[in-house]
Amino acid sequence: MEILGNGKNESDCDRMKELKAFDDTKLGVQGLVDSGVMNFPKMFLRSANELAEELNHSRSHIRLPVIDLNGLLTDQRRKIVDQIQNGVRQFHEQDLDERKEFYSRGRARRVRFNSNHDLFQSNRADRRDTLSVSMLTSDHVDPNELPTSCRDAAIEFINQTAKVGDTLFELLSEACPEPELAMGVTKHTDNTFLTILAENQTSGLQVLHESQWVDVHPIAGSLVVNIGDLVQVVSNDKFKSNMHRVLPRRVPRISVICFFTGRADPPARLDGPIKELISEGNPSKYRELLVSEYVSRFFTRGLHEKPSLKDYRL
Ligand SMILES: O=C(O)CCC(=O)C(=O)O
Ligand SMILES: [Fe+2]
Repeated sequence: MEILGNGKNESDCDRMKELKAFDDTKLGVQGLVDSGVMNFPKMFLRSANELAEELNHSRSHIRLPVIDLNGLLTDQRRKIVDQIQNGVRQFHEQDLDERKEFYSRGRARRVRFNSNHDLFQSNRADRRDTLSVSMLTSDHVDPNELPTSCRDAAIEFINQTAKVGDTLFELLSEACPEPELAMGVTKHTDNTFLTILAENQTSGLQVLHESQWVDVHPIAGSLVVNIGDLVQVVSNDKFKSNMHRVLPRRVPRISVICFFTGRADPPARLDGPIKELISEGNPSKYRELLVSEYVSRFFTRGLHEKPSLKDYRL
């Protein structure tokens, strides 16, 4: 392999060119699909090591816990989930100009579209595109900031999911006193308190359980809830954040996700686990942590090396 004068080798430079060309299209993975490519560029391919790791995890038939909400606002819930799924699909599949307009890697834009937030930091790009709405600096979203294709549906979804989140925090804090502290695709855990997602009928999401990847089977109109790292900290490991990943699929997977991290300003500080859970027999396992720092470290690293709770363990 030829080593170039700047310490980078030829394949590093080719890869950088490939990444840059992809980023410059501002159309994400869907843009590649639309262009009719038969073979995805090298930047998306899993390494031999990654593929070998796959063999170490046997597939499991364990079923995940499901709370059956049938009968509880069923029609309304299905409608809200269907509307946001359709809106997001339209944004990703039809609105070329809107996608370009919203394309941004900077975190300054509250509403932004991109593919792989860690494109230039990760070893390999994931096959996914993301439209995100950041609520870190304000609880209020101005509808005009949102793409027209999913504007109304997104407002409804955000409002309703916030209510589901509040209910879940209440349920968790029955086991975890001091509720005021309970604020809110490479394998990873979420750097949130809770994550709530509405997926379409395309499977692919898996959680790691006792070294086995367990499929999360999509259920129409349902919501998937992940416990995030921050609940693991405040609960002193009583609730563990779950390792998960998404396998690539031939048909598009649409996942509308609300990450509950709370507000970044003023900066929320977690003084480690909540006091009532700590005793001589069960000492604190974590030191204090600034939520905004934890969240922003996530954005400045590749997902494969996201900040880990290990950095905060006592
Ligand atoms: O596609 C999904 O449903 C999950 C994505 C995910 O885990 C994440 O964005 O944190
Ligand atoms: Fe996740």
